[in-house]
Amino acid sequence: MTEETLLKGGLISDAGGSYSVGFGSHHATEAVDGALPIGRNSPQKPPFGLYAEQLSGTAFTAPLAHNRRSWLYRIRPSVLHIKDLEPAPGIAKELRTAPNPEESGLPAAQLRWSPVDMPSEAHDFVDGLHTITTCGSAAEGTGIASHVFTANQPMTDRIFVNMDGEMLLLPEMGSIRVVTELGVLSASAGEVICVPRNVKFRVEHDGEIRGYILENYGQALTLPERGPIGANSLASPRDFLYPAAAYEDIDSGRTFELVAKWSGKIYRTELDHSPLDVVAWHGNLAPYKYDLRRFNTIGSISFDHPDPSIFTVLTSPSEIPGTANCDFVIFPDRWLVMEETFRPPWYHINVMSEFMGLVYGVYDAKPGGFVPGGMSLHNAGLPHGPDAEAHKAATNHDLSPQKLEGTMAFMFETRLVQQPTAFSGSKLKRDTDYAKCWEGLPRGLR
Ligand SMILES: O=C(O)Cc1cc(O)ccc1O
Ligand SMILES: [Fe+2]
Repeated sequence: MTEETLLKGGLISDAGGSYSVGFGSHHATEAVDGALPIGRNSPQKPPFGLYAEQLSGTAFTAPLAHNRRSWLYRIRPSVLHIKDLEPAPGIAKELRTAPNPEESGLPAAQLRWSPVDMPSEAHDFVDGLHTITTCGSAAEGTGIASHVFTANQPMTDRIFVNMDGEMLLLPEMGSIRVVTELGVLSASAGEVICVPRNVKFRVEHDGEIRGYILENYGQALTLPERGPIGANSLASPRDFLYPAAAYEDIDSGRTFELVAKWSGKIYRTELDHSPLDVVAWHGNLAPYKYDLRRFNTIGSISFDHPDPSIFTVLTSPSEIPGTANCDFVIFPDRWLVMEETFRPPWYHINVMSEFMGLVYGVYDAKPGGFVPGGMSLHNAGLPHGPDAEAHKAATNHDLSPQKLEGTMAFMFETRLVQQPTAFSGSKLKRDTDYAKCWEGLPRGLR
């Protein structure tokens, strides 16, 4: 009988760059020859005395098309890693989870902020988690949080696990190496890494890093339906990369700190071994990476500006058809060729709320003031659109084909109102003149 193709991994210290492809596919990988059981999930004696552990991403009975789970074969089961969790409110002081009772003190207005300053004291990825907005409720499995991460030192003996939601990491400054239980993934600006809920990981890097995070408490991110677009375009399943199994067999002489976020609170425990001990795994629930420049952007080849939903990379559906818990949308390089058209985004008042960031380049609707690392929030019902400068350029442009190049803005769009945190209300530098960007718009009917 022919067996599946096994991706060969190894020790974490040597790992990186070995991936298998296919969004939501059933991947199979082992770091030691023969570690992955064949033909069954839970043999009486798994190879090498490893423990079989199922990691579920959906209810057991979720429809097959949505069902996600993987089988992990590890040195110790997670009951020996996630234990004696003590409250640790001093860790990750700017991290918040929905529902967050804080008052931001901010006006009901279009909001725009400068990038988060790199704190000068030594801090790692966990210390440097800054929450900008939250919505919904992690405990109820709805909504999201938007965060910014900064770090100037890698996590070494610290491991983080988020039991409240999956985390989509968008590096903006520097390169990150995300060492997870299921393997190692690397990314820099223009790429994203998704770490599923309940997967332990640490973030390594050289020098300073900064980036954005979508934390999703709802249904796991998936590819959007394409409707009349057909079988192709947008993000292609084959461009999603899943890591080879990689493990650490560290058992003495070192103390590891496991930091867990569970139901909005931070806990910690100490371990005398590394919990990143998965030697083999198979299944369709695992961390993955995607290069946003692989996105096949489509647009209008006739007239008018289409809805930005055609730029959806991944979506977390809600129970309301077509109304996402969160869409992850990008604005990458693209041609604008529409005839007799105001080409930038139109002015609009939306029922959904829009958190935006800029990984690099210039965003066409806001050529001034919206800088890489910065953020804007156009909450539900708050009108917005191109600033006066963009309006003037777009209404006078000769409408020859125009290429937007070297740009990568993104949006976390959710059906829920996003609540800014106290941090974004008082500690983050806000552009208090933001609304002035529209003041120069000339009035009509003259
Ligand atoms: O507000 C924004 O800049 C994001 C956006 C872009 C677009 O092309 C259409 C609608 C929209 O909300
Ligand atoms: Fe918008």
